[in-house]
Amino acid sequence: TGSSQPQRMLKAVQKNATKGDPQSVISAIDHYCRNKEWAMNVGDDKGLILDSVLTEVNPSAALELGTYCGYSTVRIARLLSPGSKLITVEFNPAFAAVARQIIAYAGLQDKVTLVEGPSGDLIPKLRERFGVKSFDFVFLDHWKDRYLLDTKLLEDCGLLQKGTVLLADNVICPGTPEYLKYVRSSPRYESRYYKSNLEYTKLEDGLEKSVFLG
Ligand SMILES: O=C(NCc1cccc(CNc2ccc3[nH]ncc3c2)c1)c1cc(-c2ccc(F)cc2)cc(O)c1O
Ligand SMILES: [Mg+2]
Repeated sequence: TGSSQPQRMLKAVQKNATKGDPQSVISAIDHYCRNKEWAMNVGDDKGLILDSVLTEVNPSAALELGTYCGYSTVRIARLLSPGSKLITVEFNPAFAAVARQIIAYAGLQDKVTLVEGPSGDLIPKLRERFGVKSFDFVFLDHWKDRYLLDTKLLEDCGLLQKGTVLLADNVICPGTPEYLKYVRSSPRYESRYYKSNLEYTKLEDGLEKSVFLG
């Protein structure tokens, strides 16, 4: 049996990036996925929007749903202030195994806690397990039919506070219609769409930024 695509992505990082240099890890993955094998990383176009929203929020407690190979995990963790933490949730053990190595290669393992399992089971346990009071920032990039369920779960668990920013990937492609309808119609959110491209393509996709109003 040959290698998996995530394993080939890890090899590309180990070959082309500099250990401890997050930007070189990001560039190595983008170069590989644009020129060799497409992969479902948030990518460099949407990544610039992620960077700017993150810099604006400057979260002390961030949550990512859907680690995949850790590309957006590295993008987020590299911009966190000292002492700030990112919890990232991944259901697929093979993805999690590669992500741990990519996050460590970037030298960001002290800022990141990768938790394996389904978001629906883990979200209610985040407070007791990691002492999280609430999140300032949530990046949604897991199964698209879980975005709405998990947003409501985060609300019900009291893990969102006034001003928490939710940033959702793929609201156009593959699309998250129920989630969009909810955050755009609910009086509890102030929502805005950032038009961009599906990673490594010319197709439209975008990020939805929704501020929880409490
Ligand atoms: O589907 C997507 N990503 C989610 C995903 C997908 C597969 C496996 C996992 C396993 N990870 C996982 C699962 C459940 C979980 N629960 N809690 C944590 C957690 C973690 C996650 C996606 C697709 C496309 C895309 C594909 C094809 C195309 F033509 C256009 C666009 C582009 C993207 O940027 C995408 O993000
Ligand atoms: Mg995505």
